[in-house]
Amino acid sequence: MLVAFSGGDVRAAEAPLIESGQGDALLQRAAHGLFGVVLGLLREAGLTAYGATVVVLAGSGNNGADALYAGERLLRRGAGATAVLLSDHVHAASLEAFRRAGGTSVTLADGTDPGELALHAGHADVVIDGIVGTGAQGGLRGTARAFVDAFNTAAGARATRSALVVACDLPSGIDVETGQVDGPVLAADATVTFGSAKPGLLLGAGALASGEVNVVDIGLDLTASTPAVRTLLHADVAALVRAPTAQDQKYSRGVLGIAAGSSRYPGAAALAVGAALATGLGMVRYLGPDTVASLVHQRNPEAVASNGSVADARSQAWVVGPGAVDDDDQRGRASDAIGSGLPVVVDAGALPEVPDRVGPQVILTPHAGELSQFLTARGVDVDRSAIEAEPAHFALRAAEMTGATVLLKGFTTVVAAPSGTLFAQTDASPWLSTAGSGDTLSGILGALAASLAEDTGAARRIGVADEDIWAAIAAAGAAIHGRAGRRAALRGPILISDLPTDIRAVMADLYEERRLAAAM
Ligand SMILES: NC(=O)C1=CN([C@@H]2O[C@H](COP(=O)(O)OP(=O)(O)OC[C@H]3O[C@@H](n4cnc5c(N)ncnc54)[C@H](O)[C@@H]3O)[C@@H](O)[C@H]2O)[C@@H](O)CC1
Ligand SMILES: [K+]
Repeated sequence: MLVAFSGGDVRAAEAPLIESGQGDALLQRAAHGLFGVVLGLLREAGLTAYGATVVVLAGSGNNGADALYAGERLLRRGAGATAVLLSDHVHAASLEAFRRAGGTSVTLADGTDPGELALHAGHADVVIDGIVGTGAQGGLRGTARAFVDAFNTAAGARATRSALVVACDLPSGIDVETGQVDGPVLAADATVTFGSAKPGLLLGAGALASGEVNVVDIGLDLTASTPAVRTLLHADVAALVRAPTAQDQKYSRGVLGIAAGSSRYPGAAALAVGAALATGLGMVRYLGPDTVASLVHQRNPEAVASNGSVADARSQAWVVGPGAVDDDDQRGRASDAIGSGLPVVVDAGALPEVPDRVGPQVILTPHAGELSQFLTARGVDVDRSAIEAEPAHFALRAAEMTGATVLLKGFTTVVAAPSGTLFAQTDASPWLSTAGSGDTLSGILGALAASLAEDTGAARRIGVADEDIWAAIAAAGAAIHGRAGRRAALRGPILISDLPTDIRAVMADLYEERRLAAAM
């Protein structure tokens, strides 16, 4: 699991070490970790340090010092390195070490056109961003801002530029706590972060700007602090999902009830049912209009369908709401399922049925517009764009207000538990933003909830508190959905009705990962 502590907590953990005279040792450990990741990236690009061209961007703080010491190590391995100093007061000892190793430096004075330097940096093999780290205050200013603007213009977008950008601790320009970007940002191919990840690397625009996140252990003790954000990795999702055993039968593997679809939106039901079956469970019981049931059956004859009530359809978990619009029977089923005490995934049309207080086993899956309506109906007047700017804040707010687990959809999906625990998953492909995508996410979440509903060891397997298991399940569902989307996108624009093929492949990968972990 990728665990992020707030910048303040990381700095507090550094403080006693710095006071006891270990400040320089910390910088050296950070620099060494950064150097190691750069070496690996060069190797992946078919290069070696020997002969590589490196540009170090150094601001006035310790972030610049880390980058310069990493540059010193690359110089000693035969790289050619130039430092662009974005302040008159760069950390003296690291700059001295960089120069002694053969590095050259140039100071970008305030008011000088950075265009030529930016062009030079754009042609380097590697650019190390040591402009600002956890000491950043607000959006980039002064020469830092001018340089990043010029670099983005000269080098082009991340996907098209030739230089590899490696962020030291965090990409300069993002807010360390929220990931919000105010002004230019130097988007990285990889970020090497020290002590632990920071929330801004996992949330919103910051997650997009961070590339692959590598955490370097520099010996900080963070055991007294509470993680601010967590991200489930492949191995965590593999440890969580439940594989059938020889003792299982269809009822013990999990039965999921799905009250989705309506005569207006019949397809949503078929998509949710298909995705649930592909995720793997004992049985899906579909409840809804006969015409919709027959569509479900055309695609998935294994689903058991009726137009009866929630009470008569024994299940371990429920999905309610996808495509369930203007249909009083579906509304009633949603309300009954939410009131049943069983885990229930509440999407779209069923969100208005959520009472004031529920338990964490009720998983709400709004997008920003739906969360805005949901919160406004509860007296919190907030529009869609405000939620998009601060998704973690508003997801937590909704979870704390209602007691539900709240999964807020977006490129980064955030999941808030009513306990305050927060997950962020950035597994998705932008190709997934297409009609019907949310219906398949509901199906995946429902299948996980049904198959894990009675698994008392699930929370322990991935190291979360029992009370946060529903949030972890929701985060795992988002991860599976996102990975399936990425896989599907390799074949071109995604047809959501095809997604079950990719969901099954992702589940197969997860079970293989689990088998390998068990064999170790
Ligand atoms: N404290 C330590 O001993 C350690 C620090 N480490 C590194 O040090 C970093 C933190 O160092 P600092 O506290 O010195 O702070 P930073 O290096 O993050 O930056 C602070 C400096 O940047 C300037 N600045 C702040 N906001 C700016 C903005 N918006 N635009 C332009 N310039 C801005 C300020 O003038 C300030 O001097 C971490 O991110 C990490 O890279 C690590 O090496 C681990 C050990
Ligand atoms: K940085």
